[in-house]
Amino acid sequence: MACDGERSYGYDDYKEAADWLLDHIDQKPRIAIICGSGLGPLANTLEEQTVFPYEDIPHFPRSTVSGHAGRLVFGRLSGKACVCMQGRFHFYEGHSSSTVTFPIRVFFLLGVEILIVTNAAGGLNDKYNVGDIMFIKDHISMPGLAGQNPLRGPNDERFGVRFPCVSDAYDKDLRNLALKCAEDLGYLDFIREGVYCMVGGPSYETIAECCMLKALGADAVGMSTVAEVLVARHCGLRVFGLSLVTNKVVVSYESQERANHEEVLQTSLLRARALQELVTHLVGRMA
Ligand SMILES: O=P(O)(O)O[C@@H]1C[C@H](O)[C@@H](CO)O1
Ligand code: HPA
Repeated sequence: MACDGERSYGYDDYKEAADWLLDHIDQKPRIAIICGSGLGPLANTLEEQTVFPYEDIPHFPRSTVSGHAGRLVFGRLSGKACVCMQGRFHFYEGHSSSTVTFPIRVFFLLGVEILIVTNAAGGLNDKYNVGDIMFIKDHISMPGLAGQNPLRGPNDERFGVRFPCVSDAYDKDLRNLALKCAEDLGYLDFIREGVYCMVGGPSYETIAECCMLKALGADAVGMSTVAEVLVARHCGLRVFGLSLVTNKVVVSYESQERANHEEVLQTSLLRARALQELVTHLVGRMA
């Protein structure tokens, strides 16, 4: 697929995609779930499914990464109308941040109010273990700090204000509810709360970069999520985010460990069940 690094969208594109979907679904979702690498099986558990390959939806981008299917799945999770993205778009694929976040504005126009976003991430925090689930309490955006903010460019007031505040990007009430769910499920041993750092990828970080990210206060590092969260907050969606720690980053020149995508996918599969249970409970307990 050609690199679309410059691609941007206008209101009519989002609206056409949303209207097309509204014509094809029975019930509007209130909750959208973005399934990170290997976490796609969650979408398969939805009841009363209606599935749309991305290529069937007007203006929808295409997914190019292994472990990401490329379908929107509408249906019921714990009785609630949801839409799942089975496969997301990453900046490192060559997509513009406008493409990466295209689905979020479509969800907003569908009437979605809550975004649940998941990802695979490398653990920076010394106390984290592979397989831990980190509830995201805040983020650091390396691309954003360097000027690659998805809200850069003309602001469309129909979505939100020019200068959105993001000190409350990750909803505290949703996080507390998720903690209760984790407690009920007996998961507290592997639940963490921390700061996600987004890097551009696709190369994994050097040892010096990992040491720098740790020093900056990041607990986990990945290549997604932040752009989607910023665009979601801009248009007023409440956000709950979690990272599955799929590997420990390398911070020593003596280490023989090497980050690789196969390990990321394998660990995702190991924890897929627990993640599904957690998100299913969380959705069930949302008001
Ligand atoms: O969509 P996510 O963020 O889960 O994708 C994973 C994590 C990194 O972004 C990338 C490389 O492992 O795949
Ligand atoms: O170590 C990592 N670095 C960046 N992204 C990642 N996604 C999973 N693991 C990693």
